[in-house]
Amino acid sequence: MKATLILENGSVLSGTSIGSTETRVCELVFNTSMTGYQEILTDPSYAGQGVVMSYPLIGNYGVNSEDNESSHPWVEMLVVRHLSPRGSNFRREMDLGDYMKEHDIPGIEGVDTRALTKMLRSQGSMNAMLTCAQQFDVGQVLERLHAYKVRDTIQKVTRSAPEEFPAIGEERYHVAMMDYGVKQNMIDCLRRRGCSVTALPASTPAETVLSGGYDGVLLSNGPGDPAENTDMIREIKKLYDSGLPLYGICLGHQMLALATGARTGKMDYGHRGGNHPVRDVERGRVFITSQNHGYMVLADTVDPVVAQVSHINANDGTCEGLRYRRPNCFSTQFHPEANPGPRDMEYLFDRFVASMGGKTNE
Ligand SMILES: NC(=O)CC[C@H](N)C(=O)O
Repeated sequence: MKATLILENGSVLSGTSIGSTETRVCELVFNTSMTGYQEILTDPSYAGQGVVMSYPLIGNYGVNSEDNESSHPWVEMLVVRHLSPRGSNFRREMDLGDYMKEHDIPGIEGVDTRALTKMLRSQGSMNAMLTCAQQFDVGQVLERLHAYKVRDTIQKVTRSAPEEFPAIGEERYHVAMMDYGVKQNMIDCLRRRGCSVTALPASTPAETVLSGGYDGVLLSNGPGDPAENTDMIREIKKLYDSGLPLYGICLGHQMLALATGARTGKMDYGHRGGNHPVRDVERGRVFITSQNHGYMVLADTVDPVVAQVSHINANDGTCEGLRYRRPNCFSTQFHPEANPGPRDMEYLFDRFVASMGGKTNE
């Protein structure tokens, strides 16, 4: 069946429908990872967004029941150049097209996704509609696209009740994971380091967290504009003031910065992929990181009395991490838990675990 992708700048791209045939509107972003489409689809940070995979061959190793980063996919739509009709891998349990149908994710194939990526890179992320309708009024569609904004997504993706995850091996620490849209491997990276983890609904008051006897708090990744979550930012400030070991990742990094007086801004097209170079200012080394974000902390709004920029993106110089002056408190914009992407930054979980033991390991 024919599918059409209409962009906010008036571009109309045709291709073949894959997955569900439902019409959908979302913010369209691009990801440059060559693999990891299942982890991308199930990353809750993509709620409200559609993903263009710039790499042209997607679906070639199928889908399995082990690689989900959350209970189900959140990506609104998937745009690919070529969808493998049959995945080939010893772990394959299903094909990507069937998986998308089962979870009601519409998609389009046959689009030149490298050209589309260049367009989004030069003109910025924009809203888009995917439809299988034969006829539509472009003027009306554009009106709908201009009005669309990713909103209230944390409430959509967070858990409704706390959930316990036991440590793998002997338990050393108990971590409160603020679930703003947490990826499973973030929880598992802690479990593998002897931490039991309690994932808490995003609206959990700081008082409840602080009376829970936790050794530390991890502020998770998540979807949407960080600055909209004023209630959560207020609670994060209380966690910050408590002195409990604190680590913020991606949305958690942004909201912690907002809680301590800095500001965030929207990037033109964001960072999404598995090869983003980041300079660790303290070590003087560059690491290759996994990323998925469209907002950033504005480095010049960070009060040097409160925190210092610890990591900088080597491509565009944006803020990728903060080391707070308050002991045992730091944050990163990139994803040390990878999935998908390189695992070079996993040592940051070691740093967090060491901070719960009252020491920094560097
Ligand atoms: N992965 C994330 O946590 C993303 C954070 C935020 N929604 C952004 O796009 O910048």
